[in-house]
Amino acid sequence: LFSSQPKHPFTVFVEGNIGSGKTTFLKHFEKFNDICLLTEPVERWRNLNGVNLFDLMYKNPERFAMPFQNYVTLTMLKLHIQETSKPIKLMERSMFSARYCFVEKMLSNGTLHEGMYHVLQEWYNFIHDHHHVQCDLIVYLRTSPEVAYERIKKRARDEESCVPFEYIKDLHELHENWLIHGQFFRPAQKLMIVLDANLDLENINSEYRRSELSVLKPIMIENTN
Ligand SMILES: Cc1cc2cn([C@H]3C[C@H](O)[C@@H](CO)O3)c(=O)nc2[nH]1
Repeated sequence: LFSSQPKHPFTVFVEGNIGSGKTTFLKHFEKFNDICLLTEPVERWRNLNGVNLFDLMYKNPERFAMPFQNYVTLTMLKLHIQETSKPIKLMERSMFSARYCFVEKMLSNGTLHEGMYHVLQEWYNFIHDHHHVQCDLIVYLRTSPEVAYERIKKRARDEESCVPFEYIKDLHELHENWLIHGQFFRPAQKLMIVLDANLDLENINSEYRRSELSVLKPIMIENTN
């Protein structure tokens, strides 16, 4: 009856468009050993028993957007429920960006049939009703679509080679609707910090340090008392 509730760590999601600099941002936090750092499981999406669902999703979206987003949801849920003894869990993206950005985009551009979309929504609702997904802070790496697109071109991931600028622009709008305009849920301001991720590496350190104040808050309080 009195099962000891697993202590949820202070959980932070780093959200942002493709090319917004999430991986670089997360690298900045590798030096803190009080943080359980969980990057996006792209390598799992690239190799599911030898199948690259990530590549197939971009190459043949009508057929593979659904299995890809289905698998993304499973892999993200596993990270959400992954326990840690560390006081802070820092995740790259979340089930929320899957639901409110990528899946919405794929429905609107017709690569997800409405039947597929509703199956995914049923999963999201079931997970929401049956499993507590801890979210204490969202760090939104806010970019312009142009800057994000330039970075994608420079990074040149094979699977993203055919992604058009329009796609990045639409994903930007979806992130803005979700996080800035509160279309799906209104993250109370205390719950989110917005960084100017257009800044290049030479100038972004002040933004990183500003985010440290919020990300590391739980351990800073402990150390001060
Ligand atoms: C949660 C979530 C992450 C995520 C990433 N992606 C794509 C965007 C990028 O091209 C790549 C890595 O973020 O995967 C997607 O299509 N759907 C997603 N859903």
